[in-house]
Amino acid sequence: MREQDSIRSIKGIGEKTEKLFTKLGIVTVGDFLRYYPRDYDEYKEPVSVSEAEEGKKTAVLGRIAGRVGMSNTGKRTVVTVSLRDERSSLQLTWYNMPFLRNTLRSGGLYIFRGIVVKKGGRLTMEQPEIFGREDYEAMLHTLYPVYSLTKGLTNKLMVKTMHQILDSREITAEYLPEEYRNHYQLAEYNYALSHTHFPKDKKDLVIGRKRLVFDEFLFFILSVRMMKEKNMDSRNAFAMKPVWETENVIENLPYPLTNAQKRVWNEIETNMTGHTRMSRLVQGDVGSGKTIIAFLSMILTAANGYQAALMVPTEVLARQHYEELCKLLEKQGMPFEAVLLTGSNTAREKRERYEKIVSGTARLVVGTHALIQEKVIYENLALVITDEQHRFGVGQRENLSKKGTKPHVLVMSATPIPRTLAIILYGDLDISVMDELPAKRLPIKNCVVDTSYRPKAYSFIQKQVQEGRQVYVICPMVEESEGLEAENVLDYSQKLKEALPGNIQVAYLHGRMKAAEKNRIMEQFAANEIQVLVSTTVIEVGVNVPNATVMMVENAERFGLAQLHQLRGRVGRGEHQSYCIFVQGGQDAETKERLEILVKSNDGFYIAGEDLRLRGPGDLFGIRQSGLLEFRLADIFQDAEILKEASEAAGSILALDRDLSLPQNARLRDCLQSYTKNRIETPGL
Ligand SMILES: Nc1ncnc2c1ncn2[C@@H]1O[C@H](COP(=O)(O)OP(=O)(O)OP(=O)(O)O)[C@@H](O)[C@H]1O
Repeated sequence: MREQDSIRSIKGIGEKTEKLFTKLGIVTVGDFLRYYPRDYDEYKEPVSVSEAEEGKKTAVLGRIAGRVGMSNTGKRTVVTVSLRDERSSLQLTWYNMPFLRNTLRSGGLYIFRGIVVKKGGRLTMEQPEIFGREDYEAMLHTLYPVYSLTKGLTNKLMVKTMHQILDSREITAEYLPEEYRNHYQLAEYNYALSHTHFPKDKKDLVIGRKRLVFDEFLFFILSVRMMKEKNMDSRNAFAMKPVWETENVIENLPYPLTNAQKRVWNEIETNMTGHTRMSRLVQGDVGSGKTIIAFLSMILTAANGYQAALMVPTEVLARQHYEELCKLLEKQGMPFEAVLLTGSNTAREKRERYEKIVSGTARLVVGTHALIQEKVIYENLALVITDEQHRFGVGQRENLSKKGTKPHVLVMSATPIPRTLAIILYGDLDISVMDELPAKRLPIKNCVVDTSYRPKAYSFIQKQVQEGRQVYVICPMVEESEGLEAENVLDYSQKLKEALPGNIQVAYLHGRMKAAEKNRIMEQFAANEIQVLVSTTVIEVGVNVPNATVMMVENAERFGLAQLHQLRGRVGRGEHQSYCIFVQGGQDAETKERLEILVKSNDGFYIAGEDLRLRGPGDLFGIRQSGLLEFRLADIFQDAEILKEASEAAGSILALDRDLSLPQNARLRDCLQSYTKNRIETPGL
């Protein structure tokens, strides 16, 4: 079995399962191998019945008290037993497993493993796993991988398939020169891969994972630096003059620019009208007002007779920016035409718009990946803006740049990366920082609560909607998934519809919906035809509906703080007081402490740093900060040290061999090429 083989070549994978895997972004054997666990299940020492804590996955050692009960409720058979010790009792329930009645012995001693929840005032476990003492001992302290799933797939199947592949695949030849492996104490690649999926213990996982994280960083940095090398020619091929149009826009905005916006705009204008081509990153916290800076740069370009393109990661965002830009142009009576290019344009629309782009009629182009398709030919593309660049691979960025004679490049990012790391990650770009929020904003009011607060939250939501405002509710999952006790968008929106009065429109949004459907929902939300939007984190990036004032995040513990900060940034964008309700699934005190950081601060850089400090860099089981950049395993905050090492390694590899043409780097060059080519987007959450 080779990496490029289709997953159909794996024994037992038929058409139906193939489709399910495709939903997760897995098409080839190689994709499967790089589908890393989202978490690891640790088999810990069992506790006694009275030590079992609510909200936690626990193994409980106990003797079955009384008889093994079985009943039929509706279509289900329910098997129940009780465990008891001197101080407390625990009820266990299994659905549709009638055979358990004959397997479990009254008075027998077992270990039951599951999540302890309170139901009707009693502590219970539903569908716990059952072990004899010896069997459990064999599992003790091992780590069992847990993969993200989709409906129809089980973790067991993922594990079985992963074992199958690891056992029968062609071994990958090592591509990292040995001296680097020794110097940075990196495991051999194949060892790292299998031990990241199936580690013996935590220490083993740290070793395996380090190598894979190192590789991810190394490839990324190498591709960035080699691209920079290729683009060495930094002459400004599109010298521009400052224009009155941008001055006019600034004067007529309904608000004054912040000092940070003024400074950054000045840096951009000086750069674009100067002698050197612009390659710049604008880093600004959520809501700091990056969009208007992007628009000003586009207008400067258009007024100088050139074309500008703005590429964003989602269709929803593309449409939003396009509409905002058109409004601005119209209000100022500017004669420049803008077009929108997205995947869901009809063939006719595409043809017409391509025509406008090639003829130069359209000077402003906004869109998604559709912007870089081969058929799009620009007349004189002088500026390329990628919004939230972390969603794009370097390769894609390069593709877009190729569409013009070395256009100016502007990258917008709301990711709070410390400067030292930003320099490594965006080595090919100058950095402008927008470290100020518009002055008139009312600070968002935040709270961290547990699920018992929901009824209060719902009536608060109802009140806000009655006052004319709108609400986001975020759930971590799209649909119900085996073994995951987390809220999902589909069921939750149903639940909310029932809890809120019928005149409040509730809808849902997630990354697996068709683009046209997503657009429709977002447009209705922007027009306040929908008041409550239940969504996954697809809403995280850039969405701007200033009338939305409540952000409620379910299972907040499942998100990184930086990501929660991004989500919070979706509210507090207008004149109204905004609120953020972080709902914690369990009652874990440590989690609460971590979430409380968000209540204390509204500064993205501070939050990311504190999160790291609290979790400690050794915490491999924590949540990734967010899907920052396009790394699968690596987390730039948690793995900052490895990032620095990879940067140093990339520096010394390129110092000796700047285009990787030496024989000892041949494997590395091949791998790098396929890395840049095959980069797939993280499948929609
Ligand atoms: N100087 C300003 N004063 C007041 N409001 C502003 C200012 N600049 C921008 N805004 C408004 O603030 C809101 C957020 O701006 P924008 O969408 O550009 O944020 P952003 O930096 O792109 O944030 P995000 O990364 O969260 O998308 C918009 O409604 C915008 O009109």
